[in-house]
Amino acid sequence: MSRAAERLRTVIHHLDGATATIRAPPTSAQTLTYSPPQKLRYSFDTGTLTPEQRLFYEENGFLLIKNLVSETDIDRFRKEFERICRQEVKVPGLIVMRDVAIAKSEFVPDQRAVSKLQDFQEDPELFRYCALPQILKYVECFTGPNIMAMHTMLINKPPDAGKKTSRHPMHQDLHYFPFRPTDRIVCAWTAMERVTRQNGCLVVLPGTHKGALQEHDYPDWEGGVNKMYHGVRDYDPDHPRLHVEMEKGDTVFFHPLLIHGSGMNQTQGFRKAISCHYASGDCYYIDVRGTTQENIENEVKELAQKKYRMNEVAFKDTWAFRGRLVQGERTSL
Ligand SMILES: CCCCCCCCCCCCCCCCC(=O)SCCNC(=O)CCNC(=O)[C@H](O)C(C)(C)COP(=O)(O)OP(=O)(O)OC[C@H]1O[C@@H](n2cnc3c(N)ncnc32)[C@H](O)[C@@H]1OP(=O)(O)O
Ligand SMILES: Nc1ncnc2c1ncn2[C@@H]1O[C@H](COP(=O)(O)OP(=O)(O)OP(=O)(O)O)[C@@H](O)[C@H]1O
Ligand SMILES: O=C(O)CCC(=O)C(=O)O
Ligand SMILES: [Fe+2]
Ligand SMILES: [Mg+2]
Repeated sequence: MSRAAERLRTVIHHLDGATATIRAPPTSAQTLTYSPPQKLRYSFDTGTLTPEQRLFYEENGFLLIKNLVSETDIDRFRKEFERICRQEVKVPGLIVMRDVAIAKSEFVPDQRAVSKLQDFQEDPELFRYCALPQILKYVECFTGPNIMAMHTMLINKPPDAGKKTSRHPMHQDLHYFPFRPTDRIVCAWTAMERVTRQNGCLVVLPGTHKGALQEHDYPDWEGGVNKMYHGVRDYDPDHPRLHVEMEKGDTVFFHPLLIHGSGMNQTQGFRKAISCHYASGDCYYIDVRGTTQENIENEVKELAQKKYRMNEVAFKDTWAFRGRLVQGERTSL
């Protein structure tokens, strides 16, 4: 056990459950290593996370759990994805995105190449992912017991078509969310196969979850950018970057302010991952007018108008009708 974790274990006896306040261990006058009272603000002690894991998330804003989803389940998700691609099933509300390089190309290599499915909450087979007990057990550490699945995705990152459009710019997922509090939101992202730097694994800037929500916009990329792929305008290019390489079934949980993205897929395979954004059912909606989120609000409302013919729909309602309860009570969202 690391020294920091040992210290945490010592002080965890002083943990005030309701506010998750950790008091520093009693210090004698001689000791020079006095540290002020600490708060673990990002997670709850449900008995699932070890002190090391709680500290890791606190410091870094993400937590990788190896081998959390079985091969059998992942193979079933893959089969369902392929059935959807072949249009053997029609899923209400599903958003199918093709890579912009393919969508705008005159020489369409594969008409059907799907790079992302979103909003699969009405597909019982894919939605099983969001309710897997071993996932929810971890999600609860961040959201608390009332859990809403707010956003679902299956990402099929295509081999780059040569314009680097398979990249996902560095961003904070909170940019898309008109609900709070921030710390009661978490993303689960499961690798459906080995993901590496080569095929465009997640890239994270550890610790950035402690900062504020940044202004996001389309990056100035020569080869084009996919619809709604906003990026953080000026993040510190010297901030340490981490490529999160994962095996099939490994799952990373991350905070919605963590700056992350993914690189080009330089292989010939389609790199697959499945993910869900969860929030506490006790979260509340906010009005993003006059904030940096106004640009995405406008794009989403425009899409809702086209897709659902919902005129003058409120941004928060586009979230309220897609969110699904997966544990506990829907008290607010
Ligand atoms: C109730 C409404 C709900 C809406 C919710 C929207 C999602 C909210 C995001 C939440 C994310 C939370 C977590 C963070 C995640 C970060 C992200 O992933 S951001 C989201 C990724 N982006 C999207 O999902 C975009 C949403 N999708 C679309 O808007 C459409 O699928 C579409 C990309 C516009 C394609 O629509 P479709 O009708 O299928 O396309 P076409 O008819 O073929 O083309 C129409 C038009 O659009 C151009 N186009 C096609 N694909 C793309 C693309 N990938 N990027 C840019 N442009 C594209 C195409 O060329 C056509 O253009 P033209 O000029 O009219 O010819
Ligand atoms: N219509 C589709 N649109 C997007 N992706 C698809 C579609 N159909 C299949 N896929 C996925 O895209 C990838 C490439 O499709 P393809 O059918 O060549 O793969 P495969 O034969 O299953 O895999 P491999 O060629 O690696 O053995 C596969 O991983 C598959 O899951
Ligand atoms: O799978 C990826 O490439 C990252 C996707 C992502 O960060 C997102 O969609 O919010
Ligand atoms: Fe993201
Ligand atoms: Mg093949």
